[in-house]
Amino acid sequence: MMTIRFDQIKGVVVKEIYGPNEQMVSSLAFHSGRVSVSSLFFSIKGAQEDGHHYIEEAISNGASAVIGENSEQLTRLSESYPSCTFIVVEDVRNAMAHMSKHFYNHADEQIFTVGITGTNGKTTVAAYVRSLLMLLGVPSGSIGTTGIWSSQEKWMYKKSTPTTPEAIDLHQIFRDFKEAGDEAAVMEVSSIALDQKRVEGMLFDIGIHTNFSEEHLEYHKTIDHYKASKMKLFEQSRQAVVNIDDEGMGKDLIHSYKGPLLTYSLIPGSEADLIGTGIEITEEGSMFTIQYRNKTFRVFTPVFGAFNVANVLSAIAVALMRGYTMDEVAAVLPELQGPEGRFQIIEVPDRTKVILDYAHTPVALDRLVEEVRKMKHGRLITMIAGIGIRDFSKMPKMAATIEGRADEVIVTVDHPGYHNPQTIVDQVMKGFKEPNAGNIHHALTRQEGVRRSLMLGQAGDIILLTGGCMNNAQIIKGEEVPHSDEDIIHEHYLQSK
Ligand SMILES: CC(=O)N[C@H]1[C@@H](OP(=O)(O)OP(=O)(O)OC[C@H]2O[C@@H](n3ccc(=O)[nH]c3=O)[C@H](O)[C@@H]2O)O[C@H](CO)[C@@H](O)[C@@H]1O[C@H](C)C(=O)N[C@@H](C)C(=O)N[C@H](CCC(=O)O)C(=O)O
Ligand SMILES: Nc1ncnc2c1ncn2[C@@H]1O[C@H](COP(=O)(O)OP(=O)(O)OP(=O)(O)O)[C@@H](O)[C@H]1O
Repeated sequence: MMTIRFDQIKGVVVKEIYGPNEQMVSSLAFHSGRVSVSSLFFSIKGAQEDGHHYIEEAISNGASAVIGENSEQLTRLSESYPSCTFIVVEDVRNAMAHMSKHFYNHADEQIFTVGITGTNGKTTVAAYVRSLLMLLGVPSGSIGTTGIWSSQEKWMYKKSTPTTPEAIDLHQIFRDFKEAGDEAAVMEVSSIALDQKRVEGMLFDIGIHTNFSEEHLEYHKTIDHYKASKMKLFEQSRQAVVNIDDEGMGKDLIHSYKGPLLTYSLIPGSEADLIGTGIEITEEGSMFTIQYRNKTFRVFTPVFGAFNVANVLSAIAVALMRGYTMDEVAAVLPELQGPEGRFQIIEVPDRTKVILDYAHTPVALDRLVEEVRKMKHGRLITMIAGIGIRDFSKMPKMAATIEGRADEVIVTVDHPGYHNPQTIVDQVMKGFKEPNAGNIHHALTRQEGVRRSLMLGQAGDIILLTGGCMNNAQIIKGEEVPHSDEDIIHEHYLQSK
């Protein structure tokens, strides 16, 4: 419970206020169904619904105050509910972010915050940064697609979004991290979250940019809007870590960013502060040389793929900015832990390897296949998926990216949403020059796709399963249907024993 004087909250610009100036507030909510006694309800005009239509439901569930943008509606309702406070603001999402920060006592300012943006690699970098900080002795939590992890364990939060939580949930998580004794919060910041002002009012200690390519056009509509949304993170970062090799946005950022900056690169002779070269892949991971301030360090870390070496460099930059030396970092790198489902290698019988990887853009798939082909293998069997809830234009590009680079290709569907799975498979198939080739197979569900891929595998093969699920589920007609690739894999190899 907290007493809130609505006209005195930093960052919340009140246009009009009706009813009592202050209220006891027990919780914050943006969904009428999550309102309880004395909640403050934010009515948001969304893509499907207008939250203003749910104000009366929120009040009947106990809301003591409502913040919204529709002055006419709020004025009218204030006459029927005189004990409730109605606050009109210019931008309700902006108000929600600032109010959440206030309600949770600015916990974000009491821990070290690292925000990561980029088309590919956010989840991976978040896991590497959390792991590296922990190995260096900083208890750290992380927030992103693989869930909420405190320094101790994965927390069972009800997620409001796939990747970056809504401001209310986010600030509660910072408060909970703080209470659990964590000193750092490492989080993925999606372009959609930036556009929807979920992190408004925050100042990150470090912002990281991994790379930029076409994605999320179903939301942003234009590539320029997508880019502008991502760039916003760096207006809210005290220091920045940027991939100088990224043609998409890295160069723009380096020119426009005014604060302290560390850049990283995989190109020998690059101008970057940290350069990773001489990558040698072993069965256990990658050995490579880091050049930093005219010194070289040969290091080992258990990650696979050149792009993951780049991701590790970004995590190292964070540790350096936090004051650790390269020698301290190099000493703990052999213990680094990555996220689940990203270049995750599962050893199965007969020297066969199954690799799970959440590559879901043509660029990610291209880099991934290039790296996997460098590993010792018999045949390469690759499953690709069209993601029903994302834009259809990238589906054929996934097919074009894999054609001719795997011995067998299985085309399947991830998260069909409200689409017919056959339409999604057909859309992916458009990208093959020879769609009728004998080594191209289809499966209308991910479950079936994984089974087909495993069945095609023989001793010594690599079976690469790309795409994947969020929250251990497939989104089908608005429902989250439980799904686990790993369960199917274990079942398959148990049965074939
Ligand atoms: C497409 C999109 O931007 N969706 C976001 C948007 O929902 P919306 O515009 O569809 O909302 P709506 O259904 O029209 O409802 C409008 C308002 O009425 C309220 N309402 C609605 C019904 C009701 O009974 N009572 C009620 O109060 C809703 O809570 C909402 O505040 O506004 C909601 C909050 O108000 C967000 O939670 C929601 O994110 C949904 C969960 C989502 O899936 N977002 C995805 C696209 C997303 O954010 N993805 C990114 C990137 C993922 C990646 O890494 O690739 C992420 O950060 O997760
Ligand atoms: N630096 C990188 N450059 C290119 N591809 C990458 C990079 N890092 C990871 N990938 C590829 O992209 C896939 C997705 O990685 P990751 O989950 O870390 O990205 P993400 O940005 O968090 O995506 P999402 O938020 O949608 O999960 C990986 O499985 C890998 O194939």
